[in-house]
Amino acid sequence: MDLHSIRIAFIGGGNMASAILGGLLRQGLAPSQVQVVEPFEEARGRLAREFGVTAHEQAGDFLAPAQLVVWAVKPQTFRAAAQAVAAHTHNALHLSVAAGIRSDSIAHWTGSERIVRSMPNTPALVGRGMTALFARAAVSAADRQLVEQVLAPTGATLWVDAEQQLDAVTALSGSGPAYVFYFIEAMARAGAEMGLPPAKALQLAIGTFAGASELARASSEPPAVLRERVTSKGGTTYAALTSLQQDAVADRFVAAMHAACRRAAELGDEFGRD
Ligand SMILES: NC(=O)C1=CN([C@@H]2O[C@H](COP(=O)(O)OP(=O)(O)OC[C@H]3O[C@@H](n4cnc5c(N)ncnc54)[C@H](O)[C@@H]3O)[C@@H](O)[C@H]2O)C=CC1
Ligand SMILES: O=C(O)[C@@H]1CCC=N1
Repeated sequence: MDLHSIRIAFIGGGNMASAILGGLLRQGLAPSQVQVVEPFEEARGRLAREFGVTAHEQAGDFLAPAQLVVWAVKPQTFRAAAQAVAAHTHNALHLSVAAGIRSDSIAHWTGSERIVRSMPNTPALVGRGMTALFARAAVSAADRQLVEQVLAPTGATLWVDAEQQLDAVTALSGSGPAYVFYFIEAMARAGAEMGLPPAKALQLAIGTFAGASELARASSEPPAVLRERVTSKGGTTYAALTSLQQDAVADRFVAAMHAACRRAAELGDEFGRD
């Protein structure tokens, strides 16, 4: 399948759909190659204005030519959306971004085995996302390549071999941007409490995350070594890290991520096939 002639349908036209769709259009895909099903009028208007694509209130036969169907609805609405869409799609490759919803459920609802499940994250909106992918056995090498091509403008992709690993991915990189924002908020709050103008404290917090991430990416050293380099014996960082350790913040953080992973599995049970 060639990206420049492919027909793509998006089921759901919110945040994640917009990140992927925006990237596709930047790669030269024509808006006429894309159809979107999006029940909310306001969202349909935004899709038309921002991307020039046609968004429909409901599924219909306009979906029949789609060779790739991108599922970008909430886990809670996946089943109902799939039941409305399935009769109109034929021989399509299905790509889901929904948290928790297992490929068994998607196969059951769509009647197709060509399913790739993915877990992106919101930095996809600025082309710096991390997306993990899982393919069912019926997905060909060409299908995998197409999915990689579709997601390339949103950032980096990696494949996992076991579908269950996507729950861990969801807890790590899927939800991860929220943890980073949480820390940015805390650092900026502390900066303001210590006397900095709030806007400057925020600028310093964001810049520190961006710089430290870039350093970790560029360095051949593991993060623990980079951390030690910042930490002079008896110095300021030492004082902060000792306080974090006394409060077992790392352990609490790991426990929080386990909660996210458990929730991903629960979503699969709660909103999965029947
Ligand atoms: N926001 C995030 O950080 C991430 C979200 N995800 C997953 O992406 C999926 C979509 O999330 P967002 O884009 O953030 O949500 P969103 O709420 O921005 O978009 C979902 C869209 O689906 C539409 N919709 C509702 N019912 C529908 C139906 N029956 N048929 C078609 N469209 C329908 C809604 O109107 C909405 O515009 C979720 O399953 C979520 O788990 C995955 C990774 C990260
Ligand atoms: O919070 C959620 O359920 C979704 C999945 C990963 C990020 N947001």
